[in-house]
Amino acid sequence: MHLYGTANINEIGHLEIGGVDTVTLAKKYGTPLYVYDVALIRKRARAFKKTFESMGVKAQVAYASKAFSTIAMIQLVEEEGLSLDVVSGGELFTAIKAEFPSERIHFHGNNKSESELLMALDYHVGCIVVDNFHELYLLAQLCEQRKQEVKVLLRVTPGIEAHTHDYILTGQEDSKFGFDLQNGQAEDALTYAIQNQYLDVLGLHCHIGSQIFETTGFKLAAKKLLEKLAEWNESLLFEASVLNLGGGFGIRYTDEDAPLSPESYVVEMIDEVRIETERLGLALPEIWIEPGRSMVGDAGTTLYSVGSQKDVPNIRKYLAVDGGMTDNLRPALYDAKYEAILANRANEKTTETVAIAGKCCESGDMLIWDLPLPEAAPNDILAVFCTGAYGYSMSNNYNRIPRPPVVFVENGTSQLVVKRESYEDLLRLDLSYVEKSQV
Ligand SMILES: Cc1ncc(COP(=O)(O)O)c(C=O)c1O
Ligand SMILES: N[C@@H](CCCC[NH3+])C(=O)O
Repeated sequence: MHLYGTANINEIGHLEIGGVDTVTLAKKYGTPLYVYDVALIRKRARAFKKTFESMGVKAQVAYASKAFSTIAMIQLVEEEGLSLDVVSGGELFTAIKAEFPSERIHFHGNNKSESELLMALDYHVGCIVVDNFHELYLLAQLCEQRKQEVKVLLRVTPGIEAHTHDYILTGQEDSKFGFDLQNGQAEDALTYAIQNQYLDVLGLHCHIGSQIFETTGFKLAAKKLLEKLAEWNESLLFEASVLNLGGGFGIRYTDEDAPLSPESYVVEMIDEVRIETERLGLALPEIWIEPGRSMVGDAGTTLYSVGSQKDVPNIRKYLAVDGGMTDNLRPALYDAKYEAILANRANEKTTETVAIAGKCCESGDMLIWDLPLPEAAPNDILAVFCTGAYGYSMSNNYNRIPRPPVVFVENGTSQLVVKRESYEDLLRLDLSYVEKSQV
């Protein structure tokens, strides 16, 4: 059994996180329940920041809030002094409501609407990461109308195939994101942007994908971007003050995953940028990164109650829990693998291998296909590890299932930071079609 962060098994054989018994949490808040180990999130944030500091490199570590965006999480990011990557009006609105300092917000997105851009300009975000020509011209026009300057990065696709699931690859040439670096699009965009008096171009951005275990792709991307910057330094007299290398650092979900420590990704990136800038005669730019998964992934655990079982002799035994693809879409979407234990019987020997099914009306609603467990009974508490990134943030209401609440645990106390959705909440946007309805 692999335990993460502050997790341990207490003297009564229960899983404890942040010094709090998870069985008590399940009783207090109900199940399903997302539990976040705050100390582990702080540890990750500090490790990223400290690595840049100790290597004497100016940097911004922007938490990619798509991984898990709530008011409390954004307040925690602010407490730790990170920057924030938002990718939609909704994530920006959450940041605004959490009173996150606007100058440390970076606004992403491959199809930002006019109203989203206006919202970013109204709020004076620190930087807009411009993705395509439509956005570039629209932003220039809006800034011109408002006589407002804005700092921008140009997102480029470096043409790199990182080793990860096809659906979460983003740096390859055939991608919906960014200006192509090879075919001249990026150069055209830069030429336009640096001539516009309202666009202050800080530099380039790239993101090669997610759940990546090697540093080769990041280093290759850095090299490609810096080589182009050296070219543009000559031809366009452009000097980048920022190089944003995105996020994507992999984490351990199961034994099959062998990630590096978050710090080592950063160290190798910095080394590469130093080597290449020296070789090309460029000034060392600020290095920005955008970790999402590696900030919160293994800090999140989902607690479920075991319900029905179905034994298919000689094939498999299904154990159903009170959540599923509504609170964790990743197994259905990416065939993602997870580990889990019975939180109330954590010291017991595993005696059988079962399949963990969700409660949705969908055969693909499976959380884990082969999980060794002690023989489980109804109301046992199943703890699925590493659900902190893209769990809550991709949750949905399929089958009109309400979203679970979120609790933060730290130093022996728990705090509810997102309430459980109620059936009433589910209907809050519904309007009646017939007269005299009770809706
Ligand atoms: C532009 C950008 N930055 C950062 C991230 C965060 O990635 P991860 O959660 O893998 O660190 C993503 C998602 O892949 C992204 O698209
Ligand atoms: N949502 C994906 C990652 C996408 C990252 C954002 N570009 C996941 O759960 O792995």
